[in-house]
Amino acid sequence: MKLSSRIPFRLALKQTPEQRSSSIDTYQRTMLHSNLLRLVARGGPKRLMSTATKLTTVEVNDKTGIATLTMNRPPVNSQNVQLLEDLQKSITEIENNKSRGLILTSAMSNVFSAGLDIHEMYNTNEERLRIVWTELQNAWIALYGSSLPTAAAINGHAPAGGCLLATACEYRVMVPNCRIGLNETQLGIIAPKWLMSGFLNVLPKRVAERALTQGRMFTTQEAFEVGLVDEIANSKEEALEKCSAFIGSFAKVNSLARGLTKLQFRAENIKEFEKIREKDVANFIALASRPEIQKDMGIYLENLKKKGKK
Ligand SMILES: CCCCCCCCC/C=C/C(=O)SCCNC(=O)CCNC(=O)[C@H](O)C(C)(C)COP(=O)(O)OP(=O)(O)OC[C@H]1O[C@@H](n2cnc3c(N)ncnc32)[C@H](O)[C@@H]1OP(=O)(O)O
Repeated sequence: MKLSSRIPFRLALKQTPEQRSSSIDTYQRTMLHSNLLRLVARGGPKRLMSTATKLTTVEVNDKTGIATLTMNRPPVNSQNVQLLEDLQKSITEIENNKSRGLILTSAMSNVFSAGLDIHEMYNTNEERLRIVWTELQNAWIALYGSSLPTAAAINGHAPAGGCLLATACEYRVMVPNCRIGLNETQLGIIAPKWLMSGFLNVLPKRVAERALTQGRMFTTQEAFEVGLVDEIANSKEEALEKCSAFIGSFAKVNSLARGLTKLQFRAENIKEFEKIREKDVANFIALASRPEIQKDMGIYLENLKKKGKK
């Protein structure tokens, strides 16, 4: 839902029924009614924040104070530089606005995020690769290192970078019949250690090692059984509600103590990451520039396109 279609709705609510029926046509009334139902289902009106982003939106629930950060880059929320930068801006904005928590979700109906945009890594130059990888690092650390309570409402598939964002959060709720995982080895690439940290935070080491070496994509049910997701929800709305309930569970906890405790748990991973981040960019450029990796990426993209046309 875009800003433009929300604000008139909020203003329209202040009018009398007569004023409303004279000022809006039937189509608009139908839209407003479904918006109202959606708002009621999500537990109260939401305020869209004045974010200067193109590919993300931030809505704050006036009642709960929880911000929902929505990725909106059709068709699959693949992470290009713009989306990665917008994610960072939105996270900063949510932190500065003293929201009570952050829920990350997607505007797509069946994909949370398809991971890095492979087009950004294919047939490009070193400088672009540097920017792509640096922005992925920045987006990850902004989310992983946030002291706010964070949750992911995973309303679709979440491979690779999608799983990275979801596991950077503290809690995950996923809809049925989707897949999540770090499939890098299936693409012939090696996920660096920082990229595995969230995964390793939530899975027993043995399960994580096997999944990473296999490049395994878990179904929703399998992810729930191993603890990669915390709950299953039947719809995006239900997933958002469950994420809100998780964030609400901290209502009576001192937020400074909570945030610092969280960061103590993550400090070691963050410190390790800060030590190697420059080297990690160089490693990525070297790896992604290799002719055989470029060739594999080209084939992978072709196969994705062919699959889409079937
Ligand atoms: C030390 C340092 C070491 C460095 C080590 C390096 C580590 C690198 C870490 C890499 C991290 C990554 O995230 S790499 C990215 C990995 N991601 C993936 O493997 C996901 C691939 N995508 C999918 O599986 C599917 O698209 C899925 C997400 C399930 C959605 O399926 P759908 O049927 O709904 O949609 P599709 O028809 O497949 O896709 C719709 C269109 O989007 C495109 N598309 C899909 N995923 C895309 C993607 N990731 N990038 C670009 N484009 C993508 C398709 O080609 C289609 O294009 P058109 O046909 O033109 O419309």
